[in-house]
Amino acid sequence: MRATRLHDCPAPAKLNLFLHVNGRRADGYHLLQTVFQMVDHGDLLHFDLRADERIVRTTDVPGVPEQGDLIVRALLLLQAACKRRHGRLPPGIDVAIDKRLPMGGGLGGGSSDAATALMAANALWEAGFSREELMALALPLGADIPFFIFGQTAFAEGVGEALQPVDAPDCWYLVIEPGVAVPTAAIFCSEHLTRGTEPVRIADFSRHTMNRTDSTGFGRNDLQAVAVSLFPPVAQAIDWLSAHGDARMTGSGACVFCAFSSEAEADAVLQQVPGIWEAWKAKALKHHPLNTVLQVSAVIE
Ligand SMILES: C[C@@](CO)(OP(=O)(O)O)[C@H](O)COP(=O)(O)OP(=O)(O)OC[C@H]1O[C@@H](n2ccc(N)nc2=O)[C@H](O)[C@@H]1O
Ligand SMILES: Nc1ncnc2c1ncn2[C@@H]1O[C@H](COP(=O)(O)OP(=O)(O)O)[C@@H](O)[C@H]1O
Repeated sequence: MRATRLHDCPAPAKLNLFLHVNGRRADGYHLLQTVFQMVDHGDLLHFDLRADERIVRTTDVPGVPEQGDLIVRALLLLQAACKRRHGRLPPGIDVAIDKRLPMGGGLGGGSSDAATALMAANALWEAGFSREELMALALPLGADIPFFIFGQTAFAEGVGEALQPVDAPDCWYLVIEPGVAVPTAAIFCSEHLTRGTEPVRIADFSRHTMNRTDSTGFGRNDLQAVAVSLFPPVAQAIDWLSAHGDARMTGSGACVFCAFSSEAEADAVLQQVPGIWEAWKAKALKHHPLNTVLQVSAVIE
């Protein structure tokens, strides 16, 4: 019997352990090097097959119209690709979202939601697309989506689509949400952005972190200086967290994080975070929790 629902599907957050801007492509997009690290905190998505062919978001997401939602756009793309491959449109899907990640936080929430939707629908529809095919399908929607489908800690180049697996310490992170949404475009178009960082090699990162119990200290986030100058709450969160370790911004911001060797150390700092900010701790995830959905067909209910 075919599965008709997949509930409680995690869409984990990512942190950019470092993020270097090495140049700019002819189309204006920036060439990056980064390490993407998933953590065990994120959104939760629920999928139910429909009797018709519509893709319907059943939860309101303030500020994100249904047709602009990356989940809906990703599912429509996969539905059309199924039609091209199998000659018929698969059934529609109702999607409900427990949104926990802030938008414009640099945690890749929308991208992770889209990746989870693609992996879940591929299983529900028994569509048979490979991991590589789903990654290629998703890239035009957002540069971070292929990473979540790749499904493991990764060294990324290009605009984030050239991915290699990499080991990073099995540590804990404290994340502060400064309460402001940073639009990625505003950071990349700044005339003050550092765009010429020398490329590093994956071996440089591995050598740096090899004997460490946390991921602290490699490289920097080239987007941070611009974000700090444009968004004072980001600067305030970094200043506060810097007293407790190597505080950094993730992605284009606004969230900032610090790595700790143990849960107890992360807890000790978490308890001191000023009440003006949302903050949480999370453990590094070596693999995406839905990885197995791409390896076996959907759970039959
Ligand atoms: C910076 C990163 C790092 O992980 O993540 P977030 O902070 O968004 O999580 C990503 O590269 C975000 O990639 P992506 O999710 O595709 O960015 P979008 O929001 O679509 O980009 C908005 C705009 O930023 C500029 N942009 C984006 C990515 C890039 N490599 N170069 C750019 O110049 C482009 O002008 C683009 O139109
Ligand atoms: N399902 C979704 N969840 C969050 N944001 C979404 C979603 N779909 C589209 N978006 C849009 O993508 C933008 C970036 O969101 P998000 O990926 O969460 O942040 P970031 O790219 O900073 O990590 C949001 O401001 C929103 O307009």
